[in-house]
Amino acid sequence: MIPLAGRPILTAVQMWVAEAAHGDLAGLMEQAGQGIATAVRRLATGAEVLILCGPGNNGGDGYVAARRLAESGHPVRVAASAPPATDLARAAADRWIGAVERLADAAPAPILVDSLFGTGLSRPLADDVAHHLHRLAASARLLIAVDLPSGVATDDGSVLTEPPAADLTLALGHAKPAHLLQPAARYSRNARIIDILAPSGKVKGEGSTTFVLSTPDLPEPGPDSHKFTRGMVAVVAGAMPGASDLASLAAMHAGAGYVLHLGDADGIPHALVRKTYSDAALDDPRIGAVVIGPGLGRDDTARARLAAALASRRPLVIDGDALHLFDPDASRHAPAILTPHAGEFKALFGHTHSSKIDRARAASARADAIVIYKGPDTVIAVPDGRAVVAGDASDWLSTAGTGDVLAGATGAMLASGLDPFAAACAAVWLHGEAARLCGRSFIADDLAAALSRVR
Ligand SMILES: NC(=O)C1=CN([C@@H]2O[C@H](COP(=O)(O)OP(=O)(O)OC[C@H]3O[C@@H](n4cnc5c(N)ncnc54)[C@H](O)[C@@H]3O)[C@@H](O)[C@H]2O)[C@H](O)CC1
Ligand SMILES: [K+]
Repeated sequence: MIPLAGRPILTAVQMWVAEAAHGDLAGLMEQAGQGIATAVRRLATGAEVLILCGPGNNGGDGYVAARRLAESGHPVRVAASAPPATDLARAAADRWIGAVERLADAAPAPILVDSLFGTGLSRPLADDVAHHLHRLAASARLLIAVDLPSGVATDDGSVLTEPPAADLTLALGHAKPAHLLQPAARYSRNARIIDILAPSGKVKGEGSTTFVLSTPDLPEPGPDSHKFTRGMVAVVAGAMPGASDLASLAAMHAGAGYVLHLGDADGIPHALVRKTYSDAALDDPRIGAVVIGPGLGRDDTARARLAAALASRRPLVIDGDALHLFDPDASRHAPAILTPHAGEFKALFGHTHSSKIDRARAASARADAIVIYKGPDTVIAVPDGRAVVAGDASDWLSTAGTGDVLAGATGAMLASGLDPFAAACAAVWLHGEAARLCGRSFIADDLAAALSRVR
């Protein structure tokens, strides 16, 4: 079982292409079933397993897993929602020599394996199937979903029928968008990959341009470092100074060598260099990133400061209020990272019915900027089509100021010398890890300070 971090994310069609390229579909199903059986046996510690099999190849995986468990002497029963309907599933079901119970008649077992539907789900579950899935899950000690929890849509993270939340999700071959995108992702807790494609040596990343966020390589100071080699960040303040203060604090705690706060000249902490705002201050060639937007306001002063930041030709992090004043179709002279949450994203780019990954990608191409589309499932997209998805964010990040902290951390990473895409990914990772360190009911100030501990 492999953690998702750093792994490619494939859609249902991309998985289908990868399977076809592999060629030996029955072999893949056998490997999938064997992998499921191994994981289930390890977790079941001898307890009885009930495997729910659907009509497609997800069900086929379940029949193989049942056979493998039985062969190893593990107590296992099978219940089916419908007879097998594909050649592969039929062949797998034929080799299961035990009884097949009707889903409606099945008695609970402590370990429940959901092998009803995977990437082929095309409509909501029938009411009785959903009812019995929930009934059996309610009595189980452990629910393991095969590939995906039955009821979620593979590609866009939508939920067709609410499944019971799995304790472990065994993603076959590769991660799918539904393992990371909300609302689907909340039902596939603890997703792990069973690597059925790579061992053949025939198929590897399948050409995917979408990956799960992984631990970044962060630049470390050396004996020759000084404050400007660590990166200089200018934070432009505005109508609400608290937000830009948070961004400045975050930039410092994320590792910037010098943070210049352009707002009022007085305030703490002492390590923060505060100067009264002037357009000319942005022309300092040592500035590696300008952060603009947190607390900027949306008045004429704010508009003028954004225009000056854009004219400065410094790399930009554009957040908060600045996103409301920003024209995504205007040309720019320097790289920019936009950090919209859902509301800001919609105001800037409108809404289409494609997945959050595809919407972030399209927005990035349109604005010719890196887009960090924030949320419980943050997507980072670059104009060249690559995207990275960060799943599993702490729900406690839903508090005021956490976005300002991300903007500051992004400024620090951008000024540190990382390329802009790596900087955006590093900032999202730092922010997520800081939230994990903070635990529960933290405030944005704690989050900014925790960035130091993550580093
Ligand atoms: N990725 C791989 O390399 C491998 C994946 N495997 C497994 O195969 C499934 C995908 O199989 P598929 O047959 O395409 O789809 P499903 O089993 O998810 O189900 C499709 C099946 O069900 C019908 N259907 C769709 N929605 C509903 C519904 N709401 N109610 C009733 N019936 C429905 C549809 O018409 C089909 O007949 C993948 O997830 C993996 O688990 C391979 O086993 C190994 C290689
Ligand atoms: K399933």
